[in-house]
Amino acid sequence: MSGSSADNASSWSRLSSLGRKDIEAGRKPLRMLVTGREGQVVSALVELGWHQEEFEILALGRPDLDLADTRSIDGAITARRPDIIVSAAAYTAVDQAETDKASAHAVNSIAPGEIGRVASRLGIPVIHLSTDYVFDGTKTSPYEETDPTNPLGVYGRSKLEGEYALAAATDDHVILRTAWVYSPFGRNFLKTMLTVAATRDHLSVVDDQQGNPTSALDIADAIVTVARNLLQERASTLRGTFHLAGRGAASWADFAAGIFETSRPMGGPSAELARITSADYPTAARRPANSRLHTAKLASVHGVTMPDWQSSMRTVVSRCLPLRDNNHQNPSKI
Ligand SMILES: NC(=O)C1=CN([C@@H]2O[C@H](COP(=O)(O)OP(=O)(O)OC[C@H]3O[C@@H](n4cnc5c(N)ncnc54)[C@H](OP(=O)(O)O)[C@@H]3O)[C@@H](O)[C@H]2O)C=CC1
Ligand SMILES: Cc1cn([C@H]2C[C@H](O)[C@@H](COP(=O)(O)OP(=O)(O)O[C@H]3O[C@@H](C)C(=O)[C@@H](O)[C@H]3O)O2)c(=O)[nH]c1=O
Ligand SMILES: [Mg+2]
Repeated sequence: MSGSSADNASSWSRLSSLGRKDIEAGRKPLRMLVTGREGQVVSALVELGWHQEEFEILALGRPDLDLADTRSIDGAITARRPDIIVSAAAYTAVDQAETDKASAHAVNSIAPGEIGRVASRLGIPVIHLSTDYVFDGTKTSPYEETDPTNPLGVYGRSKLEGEYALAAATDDHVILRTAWVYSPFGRNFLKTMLTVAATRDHLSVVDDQQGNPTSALDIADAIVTVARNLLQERASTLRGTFHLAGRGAASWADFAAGIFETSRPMGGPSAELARITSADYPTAARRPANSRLHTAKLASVHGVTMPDWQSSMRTVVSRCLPLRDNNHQNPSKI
């Protein structure tokens, strides 16, 4: 697909045939511009766009919109003038960010400020995705929105700076801090577990980091609800920072165990799990021991409640099976 294909108006209608019907009936769907092309959250929103008529989704990524290039951000948004922007793209390689600070900073810290400036000039609300990794993990209960931040690594720090930059540029924003995102799309822990288990009988996974596995499919539903609220009401109480995460906590080892328990009876890959400590699994970036998020504010203000992580995980595992050819090396095991 040529990069300029997203540059014409047909990109909007191609993503939502139902939206076209609305246009013909004189009811125009609301136009949601989402940053990124192949990412998990953007893909989930594009898929959702196929099944509802309220929003028409435009996924806009490189080269049409390059977050590392502030001029391209201004040009891309100004040319399309959407009703709402979802800032879903980011530099998400947590370990790589430790040695690629400049890229993480450009994409995660600078770009959200530029998106906010352009959106403010055009009067467009922004929903921005951020992360549980803004916290250091020393709290022993779930983190609330007002808790002090203290990122342990470059990725978390760069995302926190992005929150500040967006908030400084526009009041008309919602920052959704989410966590441990998985989906049938892109790269994520769930797909890694299935892929590795297709070729290995034993797997070691850390058991001393607690968080909330969150399905990008559920995030997309939540974003649509928040977008609807922002476009209906200007109230400042609807704006600000909110935590959005799957219900229930898990360690990465618990998450892996759940994935294998679901996959095995479906005839999918599974492996024997060794529960290890972070010290036994050295990584470039430190990760919080506890990054569970308290989500009551989003429920009370926006009416968003999330399913428990186990039920959403089962949906995603079943969608990932059988593994695609390029996802496994040993087809006889699945
Ligand atoms: N993944 C996770 O576990 C978590 C993610 N988050 C946050 O949620 C949001 C969505 O994450 P997720 O969907 O998982 O992300 P992914 O890693 O799946 O996708 C990242 C997206 O960012 C795009 N992107 C990266 N660099 C640029 C750039 N320079 N210009 C334009 N687009 C770029 C990628 O583009 P392309 O499509 O071209 O590859 C891709 O679409 C992010 O803000 C992330 O920080 C928060 C908590 C957990
Ligand atoms: C693949 C693998 C990972 N691990 C550990 C490493 C790490 O501590 C943990 C998770 O590893 P991952 O690299 O998949 O996940 P990680 O990159 O830490 O995921 C994070 O991504 C960013 C974008 C976020 O915003 C966070 O919310 C979080 O989802 O599991 C094992 O113990 N065994 C394994 O086989
Ligand atoms: Mg990772």
